[in-house]
Amino acid sequence: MASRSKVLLVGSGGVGTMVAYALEYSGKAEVTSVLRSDYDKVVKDGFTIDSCDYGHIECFRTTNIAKSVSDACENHGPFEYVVLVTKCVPDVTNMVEIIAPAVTEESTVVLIQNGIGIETGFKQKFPGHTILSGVSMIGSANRGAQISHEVSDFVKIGVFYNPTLPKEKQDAVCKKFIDIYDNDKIECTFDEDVKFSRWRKLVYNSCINPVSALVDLDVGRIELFGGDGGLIEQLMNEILAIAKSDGVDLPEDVIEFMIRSDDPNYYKPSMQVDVEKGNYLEIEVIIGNPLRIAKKNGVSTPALSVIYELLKLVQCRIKEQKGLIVVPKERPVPTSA
Ligand SMILES: NC(=O)C1=CN([C@@H]2O[C@H](COP(=O)(O)OP(=O)(O)OC[C@H]3O[C@@H](n4cnc5c(N)ncnc54)[C@H](OP(=O)(O)O)[C@@H]3O)[C@@H](O)[C@H]2O)C=CC1
Ligand SMILES: CC(C)(CO)C(=O)C(=O)O
Repeated sequence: MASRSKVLLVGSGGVGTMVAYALEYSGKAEVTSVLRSDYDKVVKDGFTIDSCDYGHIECFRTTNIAKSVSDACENHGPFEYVVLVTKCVPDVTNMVEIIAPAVTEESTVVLIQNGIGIETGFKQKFPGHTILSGVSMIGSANRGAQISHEVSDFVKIGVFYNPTLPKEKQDAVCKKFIDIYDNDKIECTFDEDVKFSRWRKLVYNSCINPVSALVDLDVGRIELFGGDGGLIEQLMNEILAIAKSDGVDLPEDVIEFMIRSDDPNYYKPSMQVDVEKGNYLEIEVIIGNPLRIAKKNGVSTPALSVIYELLKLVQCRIKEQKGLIVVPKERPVPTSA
């Protein structure tokens, strides 16, 4: 049997744990997971997984578990693939620096995260490396090492092409990763057009995620309570317009596709789960970056701009709760002239 590829996974949440499961399921990878809040629970009992693709699984652990990237490198490296599946929150954490110790000459970096412009810092820090994109339509959440995976794993992996490397070499490492990930229960395919896929995915993430997070309602309730019409469609149309200004022509029917994509679940989008858990929100890569492109290209975004302002306030609330912002005891007020 060929030797297994060594994979480092940073971010074993709803999506990352299912990625790890698929990679180990194939028998073609030896996965080392870096765990933080779930470390003790997983060492003791493993993850419990309820998956629409794989069924009920008790006590799942990857081949190796580490407490930090440096611990992983010391004991289980070097890694062929460094796979990042954390939330992408550049206004709070610099994940480029966190994974850097694991990126050796032979490593490929894989970013399985939502958003636009997520690759910029990685391209700068790792100019000689291949960087892969993963756009996932899975629906999965982690609550204390209990994974509820409700929407089937359908993931597209492609390349954020590096012009200094041969295209064939980048495509080959991408296809090898797909071969390790894909199996009979899920669908993992080659993404010919990463830019298109990322804009297409934002038709959901920039529109439904923020509304569900702001009103704390799942997609089923938003629809039952009449919130699926005007506002969400307006947000989606604004994303279509920004994408078009950036050279990506999305078909109109993507709106209906995204609105119906979680049927028949009362699905909580990942940003609503973040609000529920008091976690930071992926505002900048999901809304901030599209809005900056809109501004540059002169696209009007009245609804998205309001949503962005509201979400930034929610993010500050979370930062205060986590101690990242300290509010002065006495409210600073403008002094009269
Ligand atoms: N959930 C979903 O259904 C979907 C999500 N996505 C995208 O996938 C990405 C991942 O989302 P999701 O799985 O929901 O995220 P989760 O919030 O469920 O999980 C993120 C995980 O990353 C861990 N983490 C964060 N920072 C570090 C670090 N420095 N070292 C080690 N672990 C770390 C967290 O650990 P800790 O508990 O310690 O904070 C947590 O376990 C996001 O970009 C999201 O938008 C895409 C499609 C669907
Ligand atoms: C579109 C969806 C719901 C699942 O792929 C998602 O990306 C999320 O929950 O953030």
